Amino acid sequence: MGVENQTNPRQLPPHVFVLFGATGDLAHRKLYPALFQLHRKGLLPDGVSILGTARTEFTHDAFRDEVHKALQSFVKEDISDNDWKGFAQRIYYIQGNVDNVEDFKKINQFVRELEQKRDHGGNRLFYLSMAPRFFAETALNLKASGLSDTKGWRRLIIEKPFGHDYESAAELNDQLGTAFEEDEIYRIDHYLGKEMVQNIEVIRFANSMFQPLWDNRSIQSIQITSSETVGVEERASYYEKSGALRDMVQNHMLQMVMMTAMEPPSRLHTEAIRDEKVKVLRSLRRYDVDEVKNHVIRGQYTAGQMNGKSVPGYLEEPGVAENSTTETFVAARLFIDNFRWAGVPFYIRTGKRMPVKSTEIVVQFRDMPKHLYFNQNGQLGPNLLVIRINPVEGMYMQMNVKRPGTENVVVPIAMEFSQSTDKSPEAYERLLHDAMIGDSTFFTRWDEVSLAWKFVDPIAQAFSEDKAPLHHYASGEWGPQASADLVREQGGIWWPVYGESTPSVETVLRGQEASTEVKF
Ligand SMILES: NC(=O)C1=CN([C@@H]2O[C@H](COP(=O)(O)OP(=O)(O)OC[C@H]3O[C@@H](n4cnc5c(N)ncnc54)[C@H](OP(=O)(O)O)[C@@H]3O)[C@@H](O)[C@H]2O)C=CC1
Ligand SMILES: O=C1O[C@H](COP(=O)(O)O)[C@@H](O)[C@H](O)[C@H]1O
Repeated sequence: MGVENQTNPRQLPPHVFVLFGATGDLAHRKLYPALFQLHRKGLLPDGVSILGTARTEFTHDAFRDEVHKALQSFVKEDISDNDWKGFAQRIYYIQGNVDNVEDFKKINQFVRELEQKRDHGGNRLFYLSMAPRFFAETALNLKASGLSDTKGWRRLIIEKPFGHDYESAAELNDQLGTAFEEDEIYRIDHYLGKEMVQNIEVIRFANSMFQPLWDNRSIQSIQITSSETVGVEERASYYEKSGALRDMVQNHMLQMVMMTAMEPPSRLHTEAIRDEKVKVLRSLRRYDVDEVKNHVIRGQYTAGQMNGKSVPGYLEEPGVAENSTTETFVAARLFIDNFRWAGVPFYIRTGKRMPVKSTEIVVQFRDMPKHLYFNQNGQLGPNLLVIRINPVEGMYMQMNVKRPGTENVVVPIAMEFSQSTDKSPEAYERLLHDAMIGDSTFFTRWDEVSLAWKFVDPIAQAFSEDKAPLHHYASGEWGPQASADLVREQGGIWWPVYGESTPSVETVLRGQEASTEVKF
């Protein structure tokens, strides 16, 4: 907190940041590193204090030591003494149980004392980083104790999952609504904090060449993959109830669909953008329980090999029920029934224990009306626009050109742009920053969440009533065969994602020409 910081015009507004669940995993791995980066970049003025709370007893100093250890484990760069000392001066801890309104009063008293010592502008930002069963109770106790009565602004950041289905989400929303207004509630979807997810809109709306192409006249299909190599790890108690459908599809995958399919907003205004996103969900075709099996594939990983190492199947993981039918993989074919997208399949797939960790969006353009040119296999690959979200950030356009020195042999080349991920702030850093300045563009509005549940609920019902078969796939594979078949029904394939080396497609469409990439 040097003089230099106090004069930084980009500084965030002063406030007390109250973190519920301060001893938890998310706080250690993501939130302290994100807060620290905001501090290190000089974005936090002196009037930002961080107050952690949970049931575990800590003195302020013992808690600061905990945070320091978390930073040492999870911040990529070296932490200088100076940066740490400045950051530590912001940190406090008060023990409390969210069941107990008296503990909230204790926290309120402490916050008031802090506010007397430093100018926090009377602003309070509450972050609920705890199990969802505590969300409603915490919000209600914030109100009952007076902790959420502020002289300045107050905001509530709430972690996922937001409900288990539409009904529970609506109930939670009503409960939160008794203590906070909709514009004070910041529902986190960390995919919206990713650099390249935010870039989708810029790529689409700042490049005139895409504008006339972005519809069913020019686009054949869109594929969105988010694959992970990890299994369920230590999270079975949560994952058994959620599965990949609720864990990834209801939120992150649908958010990427919305960003890809939305109409341009009239202006770059939070609600204008969210309005356009929500319209996509309104046009998203909902499947009846009996239709689900035709468009949605679920899978569960079995034992297999990952990077040459044997790994157990889902049923052997700690905490998983003996005959669990929880899906660890979902692929689906979606349709957005509006003028722009009528007839264009949006394929999504997400799963654990897949060969590589990768998140990508592939826009496949329509075939030429007639083929005049062919590659050496007598084919002509389509043009693709690939937006790479993770682990590399960038995009490439796949085009066809004549192979130099041949008469008319066509080869695919990739015009590629990639950026250093080191320069991109982590999703949580960006989202905390936005919540602090009061920009909720990249947080989810209630109507988005509710429509996403209404789409997911019949699928979840079909799964629980066994109306869609549970396929199995060996760890290290790209999900069950049924996923490939789903895309093949319309003559397609899953395009290979970054890091994948499947000779079949790479050879046909990128092959040796990968070295012909045009950098720009
Ligand atoms: N961890 C992750 O990678 C991710 C987590 N999330 C979401 O973030 C939230 C937090 O997850 P995570 O950090 O993993 O959870 P943890 O179980 O690790 O942490 C839960 C926190 O809540 C506190 N807590 C539990 N019961 C009470 C209580 N009665 N009163 C006060 N504090 C209590 C715990 O501390 P104590 O025991 O000291 O009270 C702990 O600090 C969840 O909503 C999760 O879904 C979302 C994406 C990823
Ligand atoms: O929200 C979640 O996301 C992660 C994947 O996030 P990523 O940023 O690493 O792609 C997933 O592992 C987890 O199960 C889910 O809860």
